[in-house]
Amino acid sequence: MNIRRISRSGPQTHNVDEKEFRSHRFQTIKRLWKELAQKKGRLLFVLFFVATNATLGVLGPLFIGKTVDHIIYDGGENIFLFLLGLVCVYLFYSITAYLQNYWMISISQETVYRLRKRLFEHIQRLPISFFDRKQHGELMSRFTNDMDNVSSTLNSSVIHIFSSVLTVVGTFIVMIWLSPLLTMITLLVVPVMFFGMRWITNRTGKLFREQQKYLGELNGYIEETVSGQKIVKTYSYEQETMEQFLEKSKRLREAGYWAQTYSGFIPKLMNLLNNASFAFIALAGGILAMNGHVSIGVMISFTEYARQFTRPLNELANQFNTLLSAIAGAERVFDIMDEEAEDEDDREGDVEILQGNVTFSHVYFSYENADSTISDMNFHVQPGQMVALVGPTGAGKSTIIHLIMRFYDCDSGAILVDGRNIQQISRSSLRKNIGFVLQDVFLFEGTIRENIRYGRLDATDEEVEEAAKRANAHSFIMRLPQGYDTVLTEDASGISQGQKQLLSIARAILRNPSILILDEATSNIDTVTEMKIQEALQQLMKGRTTFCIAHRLNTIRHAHQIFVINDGKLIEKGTHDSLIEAHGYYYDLYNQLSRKDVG
Ligand SMILES: Nc1ncnc2c1ncn2[C@@H]1O[C@H](COP(=O)(O)OP(=O)(O)OP(=O)(O)O)[C@@H](O)[C@H]1O
Repeated sequence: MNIRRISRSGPQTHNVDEKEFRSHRFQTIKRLWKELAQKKGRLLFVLFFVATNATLGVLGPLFIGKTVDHIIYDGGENIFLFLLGLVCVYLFYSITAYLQNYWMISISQETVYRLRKRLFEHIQRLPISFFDRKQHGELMSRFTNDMDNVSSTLNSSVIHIFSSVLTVVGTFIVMIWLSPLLTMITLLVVPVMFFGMRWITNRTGKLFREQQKYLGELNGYIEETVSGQKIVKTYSYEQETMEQFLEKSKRLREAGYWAQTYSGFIPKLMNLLNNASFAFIALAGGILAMNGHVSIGVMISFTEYARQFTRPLNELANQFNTLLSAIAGAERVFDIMDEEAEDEDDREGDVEILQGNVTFSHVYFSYENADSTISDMNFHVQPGQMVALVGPTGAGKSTIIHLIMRFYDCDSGAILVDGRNIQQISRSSLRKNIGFVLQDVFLFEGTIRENIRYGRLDATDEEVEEAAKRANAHSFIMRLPQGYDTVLTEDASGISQGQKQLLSIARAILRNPSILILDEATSNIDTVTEMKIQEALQQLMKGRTTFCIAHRLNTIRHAHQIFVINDGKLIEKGTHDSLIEAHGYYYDLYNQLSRKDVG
């Protein structure tokens, strides 16, 4: 998108967008306010200090003027009392300024803490389809940059805004009371200020949003590149990656450039208007004082008030910018919070231990914005049976697994486990009964022990070790310098692919599920480790209903049932012998695999 074009086209050309955008912005402010207002007591405290502080700020110049008049017109007899009054006003002014900040920081930090917690909780409840659509780094950016923006703004802007509004109102009242004529002169700059500000903020609001968006995209790209570094290097795509990075980075630079350029006008404009107003007041006040229309003290108070009147407006303008960028951040945070979460698990749908009877009855399913992926699928698997899912790539094998796990719910038909529709079983208790051994093993940053224990968090150290022994992982773990306490990095670069598989088997053994999902590794693993894996898997599969996305002839041949999937349909099912006899799709597939194996 061309930033120059956006920034130069006025609001007139985007009337509908602009209206929608403003109402959205207003909703966001309301929501943020609601969040803050959850700490009503403390917020009232802050407002009290802000009001006191603003009042003292208005009283200060009045006192200065009165002191000057007292010296000039009354001979300055009680000057000590006047000075004491002035000291008290400015002392309490400083104390209240400190207290308002102190309380506000505690409210804002708590609010951001709560928002972060809610966002994280919400993300955990979002369906897998949401993550299909979102880049991970971009999501991360909402947690970090956007939240930070909200946090720093709540810390400072809320107070500034309240205090500025109160100061402007208070100063205006006192000014009118002192001299309506000088007040009019002070107000001369306000329309210029107002229209100047409007012109600028109309542009900056949109640009700040763009800036946050591009920052999110850039973060997403960096995250992707860092985690996919091996692929980038393997294909020597460093140059292309750099070019794409630069393209995204340039977009961000341009949005940042225009956002900062426009917002940078604000303090300059305000300074200019401040000085102009100061000069007007000095000139007009001096003339009025010389002609006896106002006292010298009033004139002095006014020069201070002129600054005091435009300064909060100035601050409001500055805060407005920060506020716009925080609103842009908050909007992006709220956007995620508004994403529809998976419906809350109904505790009545909790099941204890399932037998592992799995039935698909006329199941249809398609991914969002995609054609039908699974159509009219019917099968039944007895507890303890091993099913091999075979078929070409993209046939729908993984999708069947996703449906059993309730990562996605089917569009029509029913999936039954132990005779119960899985949509009536709570996701958490269903998943507790399912174990996963995928070829792409995911290990967390932590010790080997913690990684195995991820299968069942309350397992004792002995149980963890027992599971590792049964998974043939114990001996290699013991050869590591720190044994079970060896810390793995997130990509577990310190151990081999086969060893990762063994750890994942140990994890599944610990979980002790009644249904097991295996995604057989296609990558080459050395023969010894391969044998260990096969042995461990045999152990693991015993007595469990197993769905295996199978690539090895040996696994396929020994399956109780083979499901041949093609184009989302179950085209053949049976035992190896019966399917070979049928001379159908499986027969050809098997022959192809055998040739490959021999080759
Ligand atoms: N999250 C998704 N969103 C949209 N379409 C998807 C998604 N995941 C898979 N698909 C599509 O659904 C179809 C079935 O995919 P699936 O991953 O189930 O195939 P598969 O048989 O497991 O393939 P493979 O053996 O290559 O893993 C494919 O056409 C795929 O492009």
